[in-house]
Amino acid sequence: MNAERNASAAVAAYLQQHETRGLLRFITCGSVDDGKSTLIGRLLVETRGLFDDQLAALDGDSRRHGTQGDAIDYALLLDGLQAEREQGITIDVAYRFFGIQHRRFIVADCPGHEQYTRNMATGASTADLAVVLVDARKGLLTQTRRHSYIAALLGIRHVLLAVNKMDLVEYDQAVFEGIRESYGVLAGQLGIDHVTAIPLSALEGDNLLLRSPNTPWYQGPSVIEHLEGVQIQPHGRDVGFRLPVQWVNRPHQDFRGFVGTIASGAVKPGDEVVALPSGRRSRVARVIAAGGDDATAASADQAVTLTLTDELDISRGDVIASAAQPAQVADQFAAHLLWMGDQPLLPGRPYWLRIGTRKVSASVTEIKHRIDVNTQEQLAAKHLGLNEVGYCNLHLDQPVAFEAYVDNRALGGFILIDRQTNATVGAGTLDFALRRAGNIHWQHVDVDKAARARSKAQVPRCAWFTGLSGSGKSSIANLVEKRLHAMGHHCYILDGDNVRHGLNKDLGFTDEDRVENIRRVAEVARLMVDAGLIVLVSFISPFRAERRMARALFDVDEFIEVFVSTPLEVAEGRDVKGLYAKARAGSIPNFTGIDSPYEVPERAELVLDTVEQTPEALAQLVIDRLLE
Ligand SMILES: Nc1ncnc2c1ncn2[C@@H]1O[C@H](COP(=O)(O)OS(=O)(=O)O)[C@@H](OP(=O)(O)O)[C@H]1O
Ligand SMILES: Nc1ncnc2c1ncn2[C@@H]1O[C@H](COP(=O)(O)OP(=O)(O)O)[C@@H](O)[C@H]1O
Repeated sequence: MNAERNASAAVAAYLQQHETRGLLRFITCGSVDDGKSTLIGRLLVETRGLFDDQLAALDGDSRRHGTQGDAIDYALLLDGLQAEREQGITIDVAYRFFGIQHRRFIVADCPGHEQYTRNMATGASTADLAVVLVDARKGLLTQTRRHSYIAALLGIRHVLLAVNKMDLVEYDQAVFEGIRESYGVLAGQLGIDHVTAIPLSALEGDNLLLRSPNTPWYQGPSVIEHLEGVQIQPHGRDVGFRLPVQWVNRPHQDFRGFVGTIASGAVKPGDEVVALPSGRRSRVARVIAAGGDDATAASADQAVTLTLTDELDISRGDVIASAAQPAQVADQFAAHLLWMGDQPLLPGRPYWLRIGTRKVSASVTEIKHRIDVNTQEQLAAKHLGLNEVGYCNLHLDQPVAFEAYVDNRALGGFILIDRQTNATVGAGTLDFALRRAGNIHWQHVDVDKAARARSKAQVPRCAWFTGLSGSGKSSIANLVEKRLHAMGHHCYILDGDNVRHGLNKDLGFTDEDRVENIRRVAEVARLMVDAGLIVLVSFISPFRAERRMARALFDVDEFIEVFVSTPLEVAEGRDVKGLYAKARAGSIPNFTGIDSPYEVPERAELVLDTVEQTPEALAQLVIDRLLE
């Protein structure tokens, strides 16, 4: 019993010592073969040799709680990846832990290939410092520029420029100075204020732990000395207390606790707070620490449960903030966006956006420009491809509490998630709000949709016809309208060919223009249904994402997706307008079914087989469904 008590006291003492040593999170980046693994491996081994007992304690600790079997689960020590973990996304970043006398380190080791920018961004978003490796023989490469750009974008202001493989250039000072100077120029452009360049041979161990006799001309610190001594400026400015609510703990009627990790600032009982985005105020009743005990105060990075003196309706995703210094609330932003999806980012297409603990629907309304990460040039862009960075306007379908990323990483950084695959496809940083959500209101009108529908004696609905060119959308929609009209119903056809002569005459047939085409017509259809009409939309609408977006604008049962199912050979055989012939001849680019995709609906309410049935019979099926 006594022995047990002694052991736990020793663990507590270790943890305490552990806590008081500063923590430095850093990433390593560089091209493949620059020597990253050697550098990290060596740092781990050599520091382990020096402080074996401490690491043994950590080994034991993580083995009890970790999820990695016998290996140390370094991810246990991190909270920054919570969002990705909840998404079930495997990000190939190896987190390693090591410590020396005054500091402990978490290093995110990111693979160097270009396609792993996602990993690099994930690692950078929680790092204080980047170790940028450069091969002394090669100097700065595209990867060096790209990774430095991303590190800077994600808020890293300290770089350790590790000029590696100095042994292969005979420890030549001129080579080192040349690289240091050209990196200095790059760092200046990127706003990386603190660069420490160190000549190195990770393989030989030069300047790793101790100053090397091979570089007598170098007077600066060794790698480990620098990592141990570097003073990191606190990130951002003092924005006040922020708690993104992870979940609400309500075990019984008398207790409602808001649980989360404090993103910034400090809190204590009695503080006046505001719940965002609602703006309701209250006071902190209790601050409960992770172990369950009441605390007199808590601050950034601590996991806590708060109770308030008033019953406020606060749920997951809300932010509890200092009332004296609240966060802003908005739904339109200017933001930098790093695109990581295999499919390009298309303006207008809805994605999930996760900021803090909140997940909302969002789309890019405009790409202001793309940034060439090698040259910093701003280029015009209609879409963003894999690994491209753009400056964009973002629209969220509901207001969120936020902060500029430069002020607060936790409430200024976001990720975009594909709604179909659930993959993380973008990571970004909010710059500023384009308008305050509170300034644009819904105008109340007394006559509502139900009243308009009553006066027309019909149930307003939208039948959304989708299918290849020549599949039969217009022919069937036309018959439907004719019959409904004859029955005294109020209808309207929105046809691609027609709408493209007016409202959408600025749009062509690229993917991004088709997305915008459908977004606009879906909004118009919604207004028409609101006006009490039966609307027949006849657009190819080739992408699932946009049909899904259109559906989401309507109430349940209001939207009927009608897939006009006609094989390509049949539609092409009909070739009503001679367009297929032209497309095959190469004179119409991006023609649906030929060199532009059509994504077959997965959950259409009606599938019309135009090979087996007549237009009249199919029109009747639609009418029956519309009048149900
Ligand atoms: N490149 C290309 N691809 C597809 N279609 C083309 C193209 N160029 C012109 N057209 C004609 O435009 C009509 C399709 O417009 P939509 O607005 O329905 O297209 S989309 O929904 O934005 O994909 C379509 O009309 P329908 O045949 O009635 O479908 C064509 O007549
Ligand atoms: N069962 C059918 N349903 C609809 N159209 C058909 C059918 N069978 C043949 N067609 C013919 O196919 C062509 C479809 O053209 P259209 O309605 O303009 O298609 P879309 O609007 O989809 O481009 C018309 O000439 C129509 O007469």
